[in-house]
Amino acid sequence: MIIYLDGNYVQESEAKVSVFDHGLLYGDGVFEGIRLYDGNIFKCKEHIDRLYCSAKMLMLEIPNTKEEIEEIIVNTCRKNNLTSGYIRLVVTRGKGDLGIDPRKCKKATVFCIAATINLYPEEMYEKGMPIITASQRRNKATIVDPQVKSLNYLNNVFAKIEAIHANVPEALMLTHDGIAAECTGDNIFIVKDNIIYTPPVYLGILDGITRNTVIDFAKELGYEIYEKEFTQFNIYNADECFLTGTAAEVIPVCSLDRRIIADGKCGPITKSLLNKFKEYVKVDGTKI
Ligand SMILES: Cc1ncc(COP(=O)(O)O)c(CNc2cccc(C(=O)O)c2)c1O
Repeated sequence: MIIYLDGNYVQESEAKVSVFDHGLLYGDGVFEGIRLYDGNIFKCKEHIDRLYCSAKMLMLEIPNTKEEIEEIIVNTCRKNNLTSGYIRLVVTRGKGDLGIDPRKCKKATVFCIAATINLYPEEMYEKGMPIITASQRRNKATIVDPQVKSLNYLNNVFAKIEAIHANVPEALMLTHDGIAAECTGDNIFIVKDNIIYTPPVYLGILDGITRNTVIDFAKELGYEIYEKEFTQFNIYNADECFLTGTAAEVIPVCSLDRRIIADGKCGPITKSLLNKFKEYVKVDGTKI
């Protein structure tokens, strides 16, 4: 596998970062996860924009223009002869000393991985995914804002460990006030009486690119959709529930905390949004 690392394309075995890199030592960095569909880097510009927004919060200067980053992504895919898969783009604070002071890191580390992706089983898109509510609450916006796609994913990892212990693929995290926020790697939507709801970003969630794409699709399909707070009660009693994310795409949820949602199958609105999403992913993006 060919990796882009700090201006060079190197073999995976040569792709090494310093043990003094603050991305490793302190999680001081940002990243993006991007999908490649049949030669189309889906929403590439939107992912790059979000990377820069995340970096701005960290006051982390990315040593490339957005255009250069796009070229790096394209070239990394080409050099790996990849037409479909998953791209991981990472920018860390860079090599420093053992102190936390970001000023000691003179230049950010930038690397890009283009690889195949492990997907959820196809049957899960029909039968739905069982999830649980994690005891781990989502970070408040005042405590490492979840809008920053940072290398600080322990909040998500703790919730993922709870999902593993419960033998389910995903876990929902609530806000400190007990309002539904998002899952460890996906945004959440519910449908009730043909109206779609999804938590507002200000609650403290990642401003998901798939989320925003699906919101646009819902409007185009003529559905009523609101960014509105809801609780576990609303999810348990929803007509449909689904998750959105780069890896998950649009995936139905069949149960939360062992409460079967409606008939426990993929609902018609979820299905229509998934079908539209599948058509669209090869269209909108950057062609390699
Ligand atoms: C906390 C969180 N919330 C929502 C999403 C969905 O956002 P996008 O629609 O922009 O992807 C994410 C992103 N989640 C994500 C991204 C890439 C890979 C994987 C994986 O599970 O391997 C997960 C995420 O990490």
